[in-house]
Amino acid sequence: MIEVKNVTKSFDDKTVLHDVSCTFETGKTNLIIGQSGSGKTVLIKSIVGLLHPEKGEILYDGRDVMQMTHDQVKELRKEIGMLFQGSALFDSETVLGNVMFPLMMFTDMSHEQQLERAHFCIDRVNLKGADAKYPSEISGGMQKRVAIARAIALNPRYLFCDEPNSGLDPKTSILIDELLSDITHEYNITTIINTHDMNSVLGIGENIVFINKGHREWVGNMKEIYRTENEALNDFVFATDLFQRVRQYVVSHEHPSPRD
Ligand SMILES: Nc1ncnc2c1ncn2[C@@H]1O[C@H](COP(=O)(O)OP(=O)(O)OP(=O)(O)O)[C@@H](O)[C@H]1O
Repeated sequence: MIEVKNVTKSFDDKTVLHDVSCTFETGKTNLIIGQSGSGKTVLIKSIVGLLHPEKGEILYDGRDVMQMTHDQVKELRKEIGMLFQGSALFDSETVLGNVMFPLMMFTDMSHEQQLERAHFCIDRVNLKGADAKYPSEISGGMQKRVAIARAIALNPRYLFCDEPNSGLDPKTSILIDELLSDITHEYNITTIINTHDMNSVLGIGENIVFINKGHREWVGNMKEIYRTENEALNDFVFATDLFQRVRQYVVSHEHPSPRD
């Protein structure tokens, strides 16, 4: 579990995160959503220790990253998998080479053990047989799978994903979402996904944190979001006619929630 408590971050005299508190749960797909410029990236960078908020606590299963030394943050990073926008694969390395990279860099496993682990991860993302291919020879969706295999190679406790669906068609996006969700549950990872993709919000959002103008305005799950009365969240998620209709349909076919 990652707990963010009363985090405030400013650049010069501009406050970008205002006293933000939220919890990202273990074994769940945690989503951060919000408009461009709302502070999502600053929040994620603060959580991974790349930015230093002036106030607050960020606890990784009780360990406060804001109190850690540089070396302690480096150690913590070994427990973190990262999935970058655009996959960020090494073009000159094969699929196998890309997945082997963190194992060679950060473990003292033998070459055979590294190969075994890399093959396991490649199989897990359903890319068996693609080991020898180069990124330029495979589709965007496959590249994303390679990036996921690489991100889980070190068996992370925490997984950060920045816009995992950017540049993918809707069908491939759903497959990537399902894969991230399955992996999260299977390995009990605290997964945090920064996304603009409304299909992801409504499809895999087990714990959704809505950031608006640097404030944490709403927290809930993909079922609760249909009934939100938060105006800014409503405008953001159900901005299109299509999503408005989906919402009307779901709400009118749903049993009243116990809160009503
Ligand atoms: N290093 C920095 N120095 C000054 N201002 C910054 C810096 N990093 C971010 N900001 C400002 O903080 C605000 C929030 O930016 P952030 O990148 O977190 O938004 P975001 O919600 O991730 O947007 P997007 O969805 O477009 O990626 C913006 O106004 C941005 O200009």
